[in-house]
Amino acid sequence: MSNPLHGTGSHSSGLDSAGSDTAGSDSAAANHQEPDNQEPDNQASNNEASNNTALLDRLAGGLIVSCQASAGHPLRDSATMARLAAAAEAGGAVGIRAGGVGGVADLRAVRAAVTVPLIGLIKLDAPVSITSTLQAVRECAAAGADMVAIDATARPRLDGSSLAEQIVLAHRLGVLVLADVATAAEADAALAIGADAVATTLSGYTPDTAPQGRAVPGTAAGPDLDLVADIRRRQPEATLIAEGRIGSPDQVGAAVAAGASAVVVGTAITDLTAVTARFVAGLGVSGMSEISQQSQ
Ligand SMILES: CC(=O)N[C@H](C=O)[C@@H](O)[C@H](O)[C@H](O)COP(=O)(O)O
Repeated sequence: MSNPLHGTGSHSSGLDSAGSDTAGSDSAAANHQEPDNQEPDNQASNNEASNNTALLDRLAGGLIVSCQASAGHPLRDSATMARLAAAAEAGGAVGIRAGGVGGVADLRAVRAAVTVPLIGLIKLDAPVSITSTLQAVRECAAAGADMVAIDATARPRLDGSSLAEQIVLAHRLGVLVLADVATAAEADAALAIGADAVATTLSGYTPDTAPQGRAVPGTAAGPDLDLVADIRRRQPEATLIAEGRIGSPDQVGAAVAAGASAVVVGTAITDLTAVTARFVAGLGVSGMSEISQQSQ
């Protein structure tokens, strides 16, 4: 099934084809004041640690809904993403993942629409797409994300920065880091340099892990629960988020059973085009089975 709403497609930093959707992201970042790079005192450091723990606790055991739409999708505008997010919160989501190609405009709209923690990302026009520059980290923080999702695969980034530098910057800006990984080794590496949580987001979307070596959003069959279990075995204490191609409540439960601390679902909830296509496909299947039952 194609996945236009949550695809990795080609998009520029915080600017999708709608243009106005992300207007102002640069100025938002420019206006943002970064704190001095000083050692925090012990009290401040303790407060920060307990805030971080509180945020991770709010996500623990819950469902996080990804509200994103790619350029050209019928739902592609920031106000729509905000309504999807509010609807998801009303349904029991403990967090929202948003931004993507809608960038800062989506993040601001969603931030204003929900009270649950916001995991922000900005998709850049590059193979390493998810918040893979220092500027994108700044923009997510300035737009109100509580946690920033960052591509944590071992691939070069557009601005030449490292994941470690991005983590340091995010923490200076007061946001946690969710490392989006494709392998257990990447999860180990990201946690070792200070990522606050890891997600299996990129399994199936990197040259090493994609079927036939190609990253084609939405085309791999199902969630990579083996990866969830593998990371959990290696990282018993980590906040581990299962994400990617989770398509049913049963699969949510299976992800938790495999060791996930929380589960992200996007396409299966918020991509009405993909959801409709699944039901349309069901017409053919049930039609066939009814016909075959009648003929027996
Ligand atoms: C690979 C990539 O770029 N994933 C993106 C990350 O934010 C989104 O396109 C996904 O929709 C999201 O990860 C949720 O996954 P799913 O839509 O399969 O439930």
